[in-house]
Amino acid sequence: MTTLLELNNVSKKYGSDTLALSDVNFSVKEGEFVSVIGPSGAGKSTLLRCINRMIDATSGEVIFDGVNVQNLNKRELRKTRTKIGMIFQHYNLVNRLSVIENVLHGRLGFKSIITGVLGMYSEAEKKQAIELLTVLGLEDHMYKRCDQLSGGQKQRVGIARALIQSPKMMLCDEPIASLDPNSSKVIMDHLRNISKSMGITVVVNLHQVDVALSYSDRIIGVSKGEVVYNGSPQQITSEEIYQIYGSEAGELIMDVGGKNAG
Ligand SMILES: Nc1ncnc2c1ncn2[C@@H]1O[C@H](COP(=O)(O)OP(=O)(O)OP(=O)(O)O)[C@@H](O)[C@H]1O
Repeated sequence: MTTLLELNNVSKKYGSDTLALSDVNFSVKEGEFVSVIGPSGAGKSTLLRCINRMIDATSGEVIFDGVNVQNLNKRELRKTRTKIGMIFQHYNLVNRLSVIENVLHGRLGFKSIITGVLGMYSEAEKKQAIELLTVLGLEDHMYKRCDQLSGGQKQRVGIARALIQSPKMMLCDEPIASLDPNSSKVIMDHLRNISKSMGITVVVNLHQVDVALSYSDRIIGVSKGEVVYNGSPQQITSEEIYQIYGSEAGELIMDVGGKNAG
């Protein structure tokens, strides 16, 4: 499989003394499902945001689809970002607009400012929005305002909005942190389907180590801005979970069940 994303010695400093990321190195292959896990403040959000330059890394290289994103000018960055779908913990939808309008917003990166502002979408784009909403089980909610939806439904709108970009990669920042276990499962199953059936690379930040272990091809463990684990979910040991989570690890190791027992 081809490498889609590569981080080389990426560091991020906020101000003069917060080193949020320190010399991060890893790569992700096309179609891979990778979870980034770690305690609060470890640097997971910063890491994800440095990939599409919502935050600029202080040093290092981010190579996505053969391009060093650090070197892109505004126009080139806009083009590269159309290949990267983004999912947020708080969905980032426009609540007063309908579900389908929110999904169509995913096409804005492809349009001129004028056509975008006027909300001019082609019939093909509208058809694709309807198809995606149907795949995500939202066919009965397309014309509702987003503020009438549950959290799990809102997150599915967020996924449809990202998919309509036809992205090569999805970056998901804590996509289930605000959801109950049933809605979380629905979202994680959709993300797995996106990677396995659609061949789209998924990189997801997760708090829930048990969820990360059961859905991912690979786990990247981050602690205090450093990658301390990069490997398969099957091989991670209690000691490694302890190394990632420090004093918060006890409960998590119990959660992973007898996986590492004996
Ligand atoms: N805009 C900012 N300005 C200054 N410091 C920041 C900023 N954003 C994050 N930090 C700091 O950088 C470190 C990493 O934060 P980050 O949000 O990336 O961690 P995280 O692992 O995503 O945590 P959480 O799971 O709580 O969101 C923390 O020490 C945080 O306080």
